[in-house]
Amino acid sequence: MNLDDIRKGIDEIDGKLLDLLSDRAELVHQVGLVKKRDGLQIYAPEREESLLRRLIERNKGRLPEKSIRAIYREIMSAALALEDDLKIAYLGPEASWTHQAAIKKFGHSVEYTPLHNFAEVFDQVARRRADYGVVPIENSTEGAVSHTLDLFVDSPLQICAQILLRIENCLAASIPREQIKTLYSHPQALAQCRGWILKNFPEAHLIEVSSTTRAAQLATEKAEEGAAAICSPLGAEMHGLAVLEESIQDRATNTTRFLVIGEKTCPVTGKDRTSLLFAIHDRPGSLVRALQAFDQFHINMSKIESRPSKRKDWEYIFYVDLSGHCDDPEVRNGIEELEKHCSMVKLLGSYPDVGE
Ligand SMILES: O=C(O)C(=O)C[C@]1(C(=O)O)C=C[C@@H](O)C=C1
Repeated sequence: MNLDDIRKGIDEIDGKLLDLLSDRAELVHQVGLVKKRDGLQIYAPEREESLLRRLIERNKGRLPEKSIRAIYREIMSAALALEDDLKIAYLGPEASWTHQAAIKKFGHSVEYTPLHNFAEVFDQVARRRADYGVVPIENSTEGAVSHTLDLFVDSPLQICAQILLRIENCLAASIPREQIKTLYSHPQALAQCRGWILKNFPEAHLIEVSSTTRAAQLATEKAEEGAAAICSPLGAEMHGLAVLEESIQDRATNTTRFLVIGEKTCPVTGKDRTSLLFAIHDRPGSLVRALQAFDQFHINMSKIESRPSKRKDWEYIFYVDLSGHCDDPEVRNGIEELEKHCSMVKLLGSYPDVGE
């Protein structure tokens, strides 16, 4: 077959695909009407996950899993926009890693609102000015994002999904490498690249700013003073900077976990994770007894963080992640047992335990 013939074949398939996508959009429109009538959530992470898992299992063609996920991410993004004008609030500015995580989850067809801080994201979702919010919760190199943990204590919002995003910081500037005197970046990105900075720019003046995108902007504005940024390749592109070195973080597998917060949590998918907060009585053995509740019901605890309660000095709140869904009998029993040993237990939600 020559090129023209092959392309004719592709045109024919594209025509059929578009007709099928239009038929799908018709059904999606009906789903939207039913959901609005019954007061159901438009975004259904459990349905998205089961649909993706089924398609990946069925796939016998040449397309890798990554491509299937990307294609369907955009098909379902178009569906979300058709069903409702879905608004996603995220910790901005544009092109930040949180923005990129939000796009990874919700695609390009929905509306995004960049906000200035974590509290604003929680607040806008709680006031229903945005349908969902996206915030970082932890980084595999630098650990917990304590602002996010603290905001859950008083928030009525629930976690409905998680997003894992590989973070690859770059050195970006509009000046040659030898002229760099100052490095701008977000404190987390500076910490992730600490070893690289010490080796490559031991004399540089390090300046912490509110985001890596802001760092890219400053590298453009202050180029004559020898400024460069440690930022995302997208942030560099947005501000017309050249990428002088890619992937400069100290660990190759530097990943950040983000959470999607909304009014409701997610139903069972069969491979879930549950997050909760608890506070213990100030007595010997309280923490051990609280944690034994998980052991007793064979629940795997994948994470624990402690944070000051902010109500009383030297009183702590523990943030825990468990394998399983809060509607699974063993997790439910484990939480009931935990409650016996705690002064407060707050369930933050259960959501699909998806990887990168
Ligand atoms: O099945 C639904 O609940 C839909 O809204 C449809 C659909 C889809 O395109 O398949 C779209 C968005 C949801 O998050 C999940 C699935």
